[in-house]
Amino acid sequence: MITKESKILVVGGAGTMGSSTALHLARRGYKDIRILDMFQPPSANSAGNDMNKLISTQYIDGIWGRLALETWDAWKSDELFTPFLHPVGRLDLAKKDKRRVASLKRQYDLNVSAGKGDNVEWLHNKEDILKKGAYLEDGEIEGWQGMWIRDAGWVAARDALTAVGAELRRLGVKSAFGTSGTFKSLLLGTDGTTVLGVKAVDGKEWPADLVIMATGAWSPTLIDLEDQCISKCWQFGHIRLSAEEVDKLKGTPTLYNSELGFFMEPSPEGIMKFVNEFEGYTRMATCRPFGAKTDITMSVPRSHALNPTDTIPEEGERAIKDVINTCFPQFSNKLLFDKAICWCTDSYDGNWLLCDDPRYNGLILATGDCGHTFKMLPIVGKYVADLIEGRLSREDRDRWRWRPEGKKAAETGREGPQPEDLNDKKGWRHDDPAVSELASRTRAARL
Ligand SMILES: Cc1cc2nc3c(=O)[nH]c(=O)nc-3n(C[C@H](O)[C@H](O)[C@H](O)COP(=O)(O)OP(=O)(O)OC[C@H]3O[C@@H](n4cnc5c(N)ncnc54)[C@H](O)[C@@H]3O)c2cc1C
Repeated sequence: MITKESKILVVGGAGTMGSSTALHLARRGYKDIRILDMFQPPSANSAGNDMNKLISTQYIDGIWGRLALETWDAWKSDELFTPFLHPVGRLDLAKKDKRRVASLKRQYDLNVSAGKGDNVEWLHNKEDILKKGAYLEDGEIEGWQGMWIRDAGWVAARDALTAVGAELRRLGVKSAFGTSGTFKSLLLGTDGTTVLGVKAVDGKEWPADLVIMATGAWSPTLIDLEDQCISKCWQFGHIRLSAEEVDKLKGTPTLYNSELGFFMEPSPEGIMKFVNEFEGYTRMATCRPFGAKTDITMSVPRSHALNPTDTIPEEGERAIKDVINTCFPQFSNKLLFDKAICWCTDSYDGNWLLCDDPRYNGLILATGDCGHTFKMLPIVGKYVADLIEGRLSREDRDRWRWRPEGKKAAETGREGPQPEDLNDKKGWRHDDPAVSELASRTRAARL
């Protein structure tokens, strides 16, 4: 029985789902919460540690539609989050894929028939698009069409994570970072199923009545999730704009094109991020998560924060440049810098794995995704707190339950082909500097 006095550990508590969970628990009066993470907030390993993330409300059907409306309201009304919301609208456009145009049109029609026609506008052609996004005037967007969404925009992701971290400290949430905060294993009672706490990689033991694992892309490598999630990565890069270019793009709608990629207005300092859209890459390797009896081959994330000299694949760089060249040919000669890889873990059906782990008493999983979760920062922890308090609706409990039986139904929670492996990608250099240095010293010694 978990009470307000119970000792609660949130592993991954400096990331998106973890910090939201700690926030909701602290706000509900839980007194003994500790976040454990490799890095302090905003965790350098978090998929949310990024300049900006998209937020939008056009999906009005299904669970993500419900959550999108709820989180939009939270970003607008919760004082902790309001400074980070930029409600500039969104252009959701399709280039030529008929299926994609049809799916956008379906969403548009659903909005209209649900009486939300004032939130969306159908853009038939380039002329319509330019009325909402004049910044695309030089872009090669002939033949494009799609939808403008009013209640949409972007959130300053890293700043929001930082603010949540500061609020956790203010609310008395304890923490441990670095090797003492890095999960190695669960501590189990003599029955082999009761969770007594967590052991960190430096050997430090953290006792607990309840452990919540919110470790994002690392989750399947830490706890055996029986194949329910697959970790994948995407890449992004930045360009630098002049003060006049920043002025021209200030307050403009975000642009998302599932055949191409997405971007948001630049920061006041002139940094603009571009992401290409595709099915992501895996990185197949062997590891042994807690609970597994043998090593398992699975997609294992590689931290960009810990390996900052890693490059991105050549095809990824080309794809990012394609977004820039298509939408802003005038920026095509700008240097692409701060190119990095970012990891998430997709569940096979795209829904969270937000449940009690049935194999252990006192372990909750808050992970699994399909690329939608940063925008849920203000609300996802509410559902974890509801689960702990037995208040989660039956429908949500069922949707987010432990469900390894369904894993064969689909391989990944996203549309499109299966992901290719990063290991096979040309131009992905990932030399461990220490290893490279040792190798070159050995070579030099031989000469
Ligand atoms: C390129 C890219 C663009 C995206 N764009 C958007 C967008 O526009 N809008 C949107 O809503 N979402 C977007 N997403 C998705 C969003 O970022 C993720 O869904 C979300 O951040 C996942 O949250 P999480 O809590 O599961 O994982 P994370 O936020 O990654 O948190 C996991 C935490 O676990 C910690 N951890 C890992 N291993 C250990 C360990 N052994 N011990 C302790 N702690 C550990 C990490 O340090 C990290 O802090 C994007 C993702 C990517 C990759």
